[in-house]
Amino acid sequence: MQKRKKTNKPQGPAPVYTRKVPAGPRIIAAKYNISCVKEDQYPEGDTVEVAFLGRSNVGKSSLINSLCNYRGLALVSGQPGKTKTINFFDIESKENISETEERRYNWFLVDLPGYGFAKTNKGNRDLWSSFIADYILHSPRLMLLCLLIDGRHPEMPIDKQAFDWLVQAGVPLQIVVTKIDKLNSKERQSNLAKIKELYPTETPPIPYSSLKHTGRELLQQRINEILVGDEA
Ligand SMILES: Nc1nc2c(ncn2[C@@H]2O[C@H](COP(=O)(O)OP(=O)(O)OP(=O)(O)O)[C@@H](O)[C@H]2O)c(=O)[nH]1
Ligand SMILES: [Mg+2]
Repeated sequence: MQKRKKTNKPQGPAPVYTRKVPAGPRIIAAKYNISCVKEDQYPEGDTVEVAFLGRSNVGKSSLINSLCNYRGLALVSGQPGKTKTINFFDIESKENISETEERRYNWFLVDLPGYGFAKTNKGNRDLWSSFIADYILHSPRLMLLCLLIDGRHPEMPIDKQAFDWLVQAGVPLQIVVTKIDKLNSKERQSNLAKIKELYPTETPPIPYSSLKHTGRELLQQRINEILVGDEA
């Protein structure tokens, strides 16, 4: 009798692999568009904008690179004051509705210069340069401003001053707590509680580590609320 050939074919039903993929649009493309210091330089059109603001060195550019999964998109530096202009990035997010249908969203991600860095303020005591205030107050397409707070320093007076100014201006805010990989769990808990108390917003603060990409899904979902809401 002829022997059956041994095969390596797996027996039984094919395994089902599951990966936790959050529902909703995902960023699929990111590209630098333009750097501006005045209104007539802003890109034209009605594309919605999500901006990132925070103290110099708080980790804005790193967070943008982490969120877009694109190292080198925004320039990162150990020296504070690296970002000096309002930088617009073209972002494309895509959502698969079904096997054949997809939806795409184009939006601008806006990296703002950091505040609280003496060299950029050249001795003037303003919170930030007037062109940053002009942008925040006058861009009709700014749908969400993410205010970044360093997780290690929740009680910096300048951050509180910035927060109060933004609340007064009626800007829709999301607090993002950066560099949380530098905190142990006890510090994380206590600093997050302080931040919640000091910076009350409609949605809770999002703890983030650009090093480990912690918080990326949550922040993406928050931005998706703007994109999908805008489309509806
Ligand atoms: N451990 C750790 N370091 C970080 C994280 N995010 C940023 N950094 C570091 O913090 C420094 C400043 O980061 P940037 O992203 O350039 O900060 P920025 O807010 O854009 O700074 P300016 O443009 O100068 O205002 C760099 O040395 C980064 O490597 C993080 O999540 N974890
Ligand atoms: Mg920067």
